[in-house]
Amino acid sequence: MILEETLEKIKKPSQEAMERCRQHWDSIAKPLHSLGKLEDALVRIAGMTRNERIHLDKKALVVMCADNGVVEEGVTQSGQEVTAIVSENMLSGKATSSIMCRSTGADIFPVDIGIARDTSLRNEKVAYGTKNMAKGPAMTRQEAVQAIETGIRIVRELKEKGYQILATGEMGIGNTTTSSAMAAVFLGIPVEAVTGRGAGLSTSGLTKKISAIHQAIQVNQPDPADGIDVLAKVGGFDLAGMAGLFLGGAAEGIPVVIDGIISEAAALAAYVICPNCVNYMIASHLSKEPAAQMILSKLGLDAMLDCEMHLGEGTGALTLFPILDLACVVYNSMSTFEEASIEQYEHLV
Ligand SMILES: O=C(O)c1ccc[n+]([C@@H]2O[C@H](COP(=O)([O-])O)[C@@H](O)[C@H]2O)c1
Ligand SMILES: Cc1cc2nc[nH]c2cc1C
Repeated sequence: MILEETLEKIKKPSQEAMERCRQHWDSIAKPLHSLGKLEDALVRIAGMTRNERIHLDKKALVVMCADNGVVEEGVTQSGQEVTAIVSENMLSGKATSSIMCRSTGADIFPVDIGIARDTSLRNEKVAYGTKNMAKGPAMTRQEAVQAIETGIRIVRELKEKGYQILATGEMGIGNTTTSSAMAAVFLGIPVEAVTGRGAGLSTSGLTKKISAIHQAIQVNQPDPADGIDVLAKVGGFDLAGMAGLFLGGAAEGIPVVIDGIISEAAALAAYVICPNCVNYMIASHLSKEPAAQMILSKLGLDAMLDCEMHLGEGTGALTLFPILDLACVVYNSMSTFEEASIEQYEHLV
């Protein structure tokens, strides 16, 4: 129900607000388009919020945390218990994402959407981890919808609390295996080409990872035209929850920042469910995982940064926040050609 009404609510961004934003950029006393992608990002945000007045003071990072049954195939370097440990560290302020949140002024919202043990995070647990997708579907279709709707509900809540931009993050040992599987299915690209080493996998581990993904696709036969089917069969609760964040953001007119490969795979699922939601996504950085650029190309988005990051937790998305803040401060406080003294700029106008 929540999902259907959300999809109906997703509109195209406002062209008028984008034009007004572009006009303001062009009136500022600096060379035209000289802040490049920073200007373009604000123009897109004006379209998303339907308002050329842009303030990004209230920022949030939502981190979807969940475990993956496929870990029993030996596809990861670390054990499943790391998911809960790092997720708890987000609450206590010790995780990379929470440290970066403190510095960028974003509030962190870690969500237990399916960790394999009880935690002290916000409890939105769909189940204690997914099933092993190499043997059958990771979850039921109903569970996938529940996880998507969790993401949508969280966006609605944050919008009500006045948040102006959301970063997406995740924590889940094994989730680069699910993300690569989804990328292979949606993009129709060979598994070998979209699969990387995740959180530092050995070469023998990589071979097992590729074969587990082949097996998962073979056993489950996910339908690439059905985003929910792919999420349910070869995805994860974290991926489905993040897909919900993208769909919810598009419905609520709030920009949602894509992080690394897992966030991208979720964005791709959201795009297959509702292509228009891509207009409300901002691609922060280019993850080092091999499928990263392939997914962004499919979405028609351009990563703003390339720092060879591949940490997850929303850290790439958080890295973009100070840059967007710089764009905003120029946009909101710099004088226009008209306001500046004619003598100073007369050779330009
Ligand atoms: O964001 C990325 O591009 C990214 C790339 C590789 C690994 N990660 C993080 O590492 C974990 C998944 O790695 P793995 O090897 O367990 O599949 C998960 O918690 C992610 O947050 C994240
Ligand atoms: C320590 C650690 C921290 C992480 N953060 C996101 N994925 C991770 C994986 C590991 C192993």
